[in-house]
Amino acid sequence: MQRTIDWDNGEIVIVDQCSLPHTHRILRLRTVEELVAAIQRLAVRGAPALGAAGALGTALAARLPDATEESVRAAADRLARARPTAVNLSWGVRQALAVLPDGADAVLARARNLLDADERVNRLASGHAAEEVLRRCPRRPLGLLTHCNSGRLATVAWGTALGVVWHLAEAEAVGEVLVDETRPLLQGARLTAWELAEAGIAYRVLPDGAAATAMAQGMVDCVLVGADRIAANGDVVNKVGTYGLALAAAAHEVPFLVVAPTSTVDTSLPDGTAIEIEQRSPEEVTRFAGEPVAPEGAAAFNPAFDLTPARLVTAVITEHGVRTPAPSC
Ligand SMILES: CSC[C@@H](O)[C@@H](O)C(=O)COP(=O)(O)O
Repeated sequence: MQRTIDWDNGEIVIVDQCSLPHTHRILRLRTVEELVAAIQRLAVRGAPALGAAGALGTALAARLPDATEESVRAAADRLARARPTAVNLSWGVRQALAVLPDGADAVLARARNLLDADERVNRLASGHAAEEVLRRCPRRPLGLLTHCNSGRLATVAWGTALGVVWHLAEAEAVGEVLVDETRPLLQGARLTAWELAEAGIAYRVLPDGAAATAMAQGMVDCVLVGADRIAANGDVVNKVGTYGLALAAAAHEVPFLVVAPTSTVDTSLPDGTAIEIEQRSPEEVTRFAGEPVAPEGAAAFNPAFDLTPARLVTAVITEHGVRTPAPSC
């Protein structure tokens, strides 16, 4: 399976997620500045993939011929702050920095180990989640609903919540996947739909606002989402719109499952209220595909993520298994 992010010949190689689904382009990133820019324009995105980016970027800085401890730590700091919400980014940076005293080769080796572990851990977590779906949802075939993109593009390989769909499809249990388009940057319509089409799994894209209606009409057996940060009490921060989905799922008694590696769990936070929510440019909302759709000068509220309280989460599922309603990993 091709990796979304990898190391090749002294460079970081990523699938350019800004150009999908129309063009499958590979980008080679040679400096930390190029990587930070790629993270900020979401060419590489999704919490686990950001963890890998943090570790590989630290290796890039450590391998510069004139690298000093100070220069590597400064680059690592710029990387960790490139996006504030997904805890995996600073976690990946920290993992790599921990072996800096052992030299640049050790930093790269640590980063590469982290990439190998990502696929293993996400396959495990999504496998546990697939068993949970089969246990909780008796109807066959299953109608599943997901938000944003939590597939292989959001990870090094395989995926988290969308990884559950891969397992369930292998068990021939999937009827269709409803894919929230995921306004405003359309990670669902552009990326999740592309992954499902590639895998040959039936799907339909729906406006985010139609998800509650899909539940009311009995089309959804289970909601599956990933996470950018999970607090110790099980509060979940994920792509904006997740909170509304959780409210609708609770109202319709549809299981709402969150699937993530433990690197997404931030045990330093007792609950989610202190998690910094990235605010993005108003133009992402007031324009569509670059064209203005709101009156000139319109203001916008554009948080990239929202907070779903633990009470609305049926289970958080990691590589260690199912925690209901919340982890304290
Ligand atoms: C396994 S991905 C989990 C989350 O990172 C994902 O759902 C999400 O919200 C990504 O947001 P993005 O802004 O596209 O990086």
